[in-house]
This record gives sequence, structure tokens and C-alpha cells, in this order.
Amino acid sequence: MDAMRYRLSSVNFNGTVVIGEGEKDKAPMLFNGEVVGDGTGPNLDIAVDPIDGTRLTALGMNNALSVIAVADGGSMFDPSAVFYMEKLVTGPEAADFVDLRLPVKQNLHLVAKAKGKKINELTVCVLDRPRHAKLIEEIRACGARTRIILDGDVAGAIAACREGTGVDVMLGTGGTPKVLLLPALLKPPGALSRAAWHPPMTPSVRRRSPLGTTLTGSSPLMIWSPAITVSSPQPVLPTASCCAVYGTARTL
Ligand SMILES: O=P(O)(O)OC[C@H]1O[C@](O)(COP(=O)(O)O)[C@@H](O)[C@@H]1O
Repeated sequence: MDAMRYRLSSVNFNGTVVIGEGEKDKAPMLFNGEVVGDGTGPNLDIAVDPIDGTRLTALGMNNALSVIAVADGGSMFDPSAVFYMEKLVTGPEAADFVDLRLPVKQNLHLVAKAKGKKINELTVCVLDRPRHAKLIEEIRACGARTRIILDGDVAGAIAACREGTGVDVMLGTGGTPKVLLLPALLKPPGALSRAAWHPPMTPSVRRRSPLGTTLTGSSPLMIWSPAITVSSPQPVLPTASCCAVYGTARTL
């Protein structure tokens, strides 16, 4: 985080961290609303996750990622009032068929059909958390395999969208900032990241972010695409730069 912040402070721009480490992790830097850059140049919005998979990095394990996305100032959606989101991520073949509001079994059938596989040939990536015990049971009861990951659902989501990773879908609840960085990272185009506030909010619930954005239960069920995360026509970095970190954090 120090390294990313140091680098950002040397770049000619006037940036605001819209999607940052967030209050969930009580991170001291690169928090939502923090001003970064050297104060000259264009106004830009920044989304950062200096390390998604802090524990993985500390343990010398794979799949921690360092992620940054940049867009025109004022164009990035601010989700930071809600810490967790329920996520469904899959590749382009199945993206148009699934729906987060459907039961797990139905979504897995839809993915299997779209990919021309049997359901017992699917692998579903899920974070290893007690809250996912029922989800994991449901997936296994359908006959699908699970790939349980200790941390790092950004890497899990990317795997779910890519050919040849052995992962077909990612399901479960994880950090909000991570899901919002995904549209910038997902390749190929058409891959799908959907997320809903967790726990679900009723219309009367209102949560206010450090940047002053108010989210309510009637805020849309998120069907993320770059256009939703970033409202400007052309993000400055249409795909976020992203470097895999194997064991040790590297700076961007
Ligand atoms: O650990 P929690 O609170 O269940 O949060 C889940 C989140 O934690 C992570 O596994 C790791 O995130 P950090 O490295 O920022 O701690 C994310 O990939 C995931 O979205």
C-alpha cells in the first residue's frame, strides 16, 4: 500500500480514491475519499486494491493481485457504504443466461447448458468462509465440483471468466471494492460479474459512504459492466493494470 501510494503521489493528476481499501479493513491509507496524485493535471477517479489477498501474500501463496483502475473524475460509482456483496461471475458463454436471483441449482444448470457441459463437469470457485457452508453444500448437492479458496476472490472471478482455468463460475459473498474492480479486469468482453448488496437492503435502509454517496435498498441490483462502474464514456485505463503477485507484493 505504501508503494502504491508513493507512486501515485508522483503522477501528474488530481485523483480521488473512490473505491479504496475501505472501512471494512480499517486501512490507514488509500481510503475512500483520499486525494492522491501530485495535484496537477486532470481530475481522475481511482479504484485501488493494493493487495487482494493480503493473507495469501503473507503466507507465500499464489493468486494475490494488485489492482488499480482509473477513470474520469466524478464518473466512478461509489459503493463504499456497503462492505459486502453477493457475487456471481462467469464467462461470456453463460453470461446472458444466469441471474443472481435464481437458486444456485438453476444457475448451475444454465451455465452447464450454455457451456455444453454436464453439471457434474462444472467447477465453482467459492471463498472458504463459514457463511458459505450452505452454498457449498448446495453446489455439491447439484453434482458440481467446488474449488475452495482461502482468499482472493478477484483472482477467483478472473479464473471463472477465462478459458482453460478449470473454473466455470464464482459464487459467494466477498468484499465490495473487489467486485467493482472486476469489470475493468474481466476478459474476454462479455464475461459477467453480478453482485447484490449483502446483506440485502430494504428500500427504507440508507447507508452513507465516506464520500457522501447514499445507497438504499432500492439502489439497483448490480449487473456490473464497465459502464455501470464507470459512467464516463471512456475510462482512462479501460482495462485496469493488474499484476499477479506470487508470494511477494510487487508495485505497479
Ligand atoms: O475475509 P472476508 O471479510 O470474508 O472478506 C472477503 C474478502 O477478503 C479477501 O479474501 C481478501 O481481501 P484482503 O486481502 O483485502 O483482506 C477478498 O478477496 C474477499 O473479497
